[in-house]
Amino acid sequence: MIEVKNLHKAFEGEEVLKGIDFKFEQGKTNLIIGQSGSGKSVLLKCMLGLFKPEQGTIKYDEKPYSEFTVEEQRELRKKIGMVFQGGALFDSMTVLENVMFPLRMFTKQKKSESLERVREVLQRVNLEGTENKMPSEISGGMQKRVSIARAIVNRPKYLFCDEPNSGLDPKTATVIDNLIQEITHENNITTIIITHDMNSVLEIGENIAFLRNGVLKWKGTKNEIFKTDDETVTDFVYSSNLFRKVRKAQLQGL
Ligand SMILES: Nc1ncnc2c1ncn2[C@@H]1O[C@H](COP(=O)(O)OP(=O)(O)OP(=O)(O)O)[C@@H](O)[C@H]1O
Repeated sequence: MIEVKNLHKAFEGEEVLKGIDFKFEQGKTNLIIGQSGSGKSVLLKCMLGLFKPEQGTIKYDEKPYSEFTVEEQRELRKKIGMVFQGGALFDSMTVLENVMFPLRMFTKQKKSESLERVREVLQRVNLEGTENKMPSEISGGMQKRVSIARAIVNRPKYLFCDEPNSGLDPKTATVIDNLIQEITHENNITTIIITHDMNSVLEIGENIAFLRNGVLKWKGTKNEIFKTDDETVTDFVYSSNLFRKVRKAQLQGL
């Protein structure tokens, strides 16, 4: 679990996080949603240790980050898997080399052991047989799956995903969502996903933080978000035609 309490972050005197309180639960898909500029990425970067908040605490499994020694910070970094927006694969490396990368960086395990683990995770994301392909030779959805394999190869406790669906067609996006959710449950990972995609909210929104102008305006589950009357939330949720229709049908008791 990652717990943030009263988190404040400012840039040049301008506050972009204004006292966020939230528990990102273990074994669940925790979604951060909200309009552009609401502070989602800044919150994620604070949790990644890339930004230092001015006020507040971030606890990783009960332990405040401010109490971590430099060595413990390094250890924490090894426990975090990251799925970047766009995949961020190394173009000049094969699929196998991409997935192997964190093991080479963070572990001293033998090459044979690493290879076995890489094959295991590639199988988990249904990419057997692609080991020697270059990223440019596989589809966008497959690239995202390589990116997920790379993020989980070192058995992370925490998985951070920055818009893992961006650039994918709706069907492939759902496959990626479900894969992330299954992996979260199987391995009891604390998974945090930034998304703009309401389909993702509907599909895997087990624990949702809705940000607006740096404030946590609402929290709850995918079932609750479609019942709330909070106008700032409904404005966001029902900004797409599809979801406006869902809302209308709900109100009519259909
Ligand atoms: N390094 C930085 N220096 C100064 N201001 C920043 C920095 N990073 C973010 N900001 C500001 O913080 C605010 C929140 O930005 P953030 O990137 O967290 O929004 P977001 O909700 O992730 O938006 P999007 O959905 O467009 O990615 C914005 O006003 C942004 O300009």
